Amino acid sequence: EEIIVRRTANYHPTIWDYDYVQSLRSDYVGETYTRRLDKLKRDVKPMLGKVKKPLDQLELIDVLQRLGIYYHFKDEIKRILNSIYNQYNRHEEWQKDDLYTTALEFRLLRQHGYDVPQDVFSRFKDETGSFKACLCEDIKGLLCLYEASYLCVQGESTLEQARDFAHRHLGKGLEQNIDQNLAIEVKHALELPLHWRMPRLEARWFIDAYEKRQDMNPILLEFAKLDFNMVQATHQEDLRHMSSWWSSTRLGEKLNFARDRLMENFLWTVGVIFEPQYGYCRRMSTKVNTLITIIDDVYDVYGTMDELELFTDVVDRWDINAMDPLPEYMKLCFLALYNSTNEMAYDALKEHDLCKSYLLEAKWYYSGYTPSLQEYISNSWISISGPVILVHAYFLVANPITKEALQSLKRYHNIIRWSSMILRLSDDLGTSLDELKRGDVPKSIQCYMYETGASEEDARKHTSYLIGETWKKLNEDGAVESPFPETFIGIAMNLARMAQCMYQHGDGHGIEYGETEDRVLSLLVEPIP
Ligand SMILES: CC1(C)[C@@H]2CC[C@@]1(C)[C@@H](OP(=O)([O-])OP(=O)([O-])[O-])C2
Ligand SMILES: [Mg+2]
Ligand SMILES: [Mg+2]
Ligand SMILES: [Mg+2]
Repeated sequence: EEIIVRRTANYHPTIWDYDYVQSLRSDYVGETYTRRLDKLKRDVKPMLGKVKKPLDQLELIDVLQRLGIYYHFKDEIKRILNSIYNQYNRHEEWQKDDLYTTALEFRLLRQHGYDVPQDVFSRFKDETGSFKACLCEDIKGLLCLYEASYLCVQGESTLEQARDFAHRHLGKGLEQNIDQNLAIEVKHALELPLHWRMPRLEARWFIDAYEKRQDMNPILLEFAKLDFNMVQATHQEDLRHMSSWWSSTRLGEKLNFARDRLMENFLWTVGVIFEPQYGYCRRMSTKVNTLITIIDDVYDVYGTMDELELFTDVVDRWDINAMDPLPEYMKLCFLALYNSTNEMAYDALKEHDLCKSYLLEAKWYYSGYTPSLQEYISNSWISISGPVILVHAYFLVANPITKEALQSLKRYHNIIRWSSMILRLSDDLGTSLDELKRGDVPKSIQCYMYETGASEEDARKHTSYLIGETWKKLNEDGAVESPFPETFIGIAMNLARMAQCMYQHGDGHGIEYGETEDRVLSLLVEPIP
């Protein structure tokens, strides 16, 4: 009888026990709050009609977005940005040489898919082609330029120059005694630019930052706090549902080699799409994430090569009767996958050959092969499960699910690819240390080191650089001019943002305490006082 030695990842048991999750309740449900919210919404809406100066319009839109309440006013915001864009090529008096205004307008228009040129910043350069030294005093303008520079696409050297210039002088600005609130916002931006931040976490942070601003509008603040708390109540309901489902599968206790991370798998979905009306998408996506997490650990931690070949074949054949030769733990996994995946989702799974990409990694691991970075990435943008997550999300928000929807999904192949690559590279930065300790396929950092002889530190820097480069491609393909896919493009960008959030301080998915615990408490447990 051959002795099977299995790896272990020593994932800690979940810190969010079932009874605690089921006990989560919010006061912010029911008529009283709905009526109050509608009243505040009626107070805020005319503000959008009343502001006439473009700069005031832009600032109001920026505040509504950062407070997380823009989704109540999408049409009004679109109308305003459209009119600003139509005037764009006439150098109106109001925008001529103010860096802050020019950068704010550029960022908001680009963010909403308008193709405004980077040359608009040329007027802030001197005759040598460098940004004017006097701009170093304008911290507010530099901060806005820094945020705007992350909307760049490939080959926009002025925006790359702007990012470096602003980054350097904002860092220096922090050493001077600038306004305390501005210093907090500068630090926040230098930690992670707005364009890369997970929207819900940014809203939670900005509500506190906005409250400290002199020009804070109390109606907006109250609306933002109430909306945040009511949305949190909706998320708690989604979470309780999925916690019951997960408990009923009993996979967490039976497959104790795998990550039991229902809370984090739900948090991913809040990062991808937070609006209240997408509860079904969050619930189904939580199922997808949870099953992927388990199956990923079957391939990465527990399965022997023979078992993995068997499992991959059974998934490929998708036939309950082919299950017999599988070891017990794999039968459990296949049944859970089979029962929770209807034919539409199965297409997504099969179409992207997720299990085949897992199997290839297992082959590389068991044979001790280190692929080139390119070879690794060509498989691992799929094995990170980004395509499966995004294709499911697409069907869960695209109404109705039609053959055309399936066809039109092909149009977003690049969006899915770039978002999945950012997910993969961020995941490798956060998880590869522990993965390699317990034994796993060489990740992007190790492949790059092996291929180029670079140090681990340089390989990590290169991986971060590739994330920035991939964002430029995502910005470019995400700015396609068509109304419908806005929700889906937002989902794809938010998956990339959620990855950078989850792995910002290490393996935020596998290790639940620390930053992830704080984020769960602030987004899903504690209402804003
Ligand atoms: C949801 C996910 C992004 C997907 C399943 C769990 C993850 C957090 C990640 O887990 P990980 O083991 O780091 O993936 P990989 O490195 O084995 O591809 C892969
Ligand atoms: Mg894996
Ligand atoms: Mg893994
Ligand atoms: Mg990983």
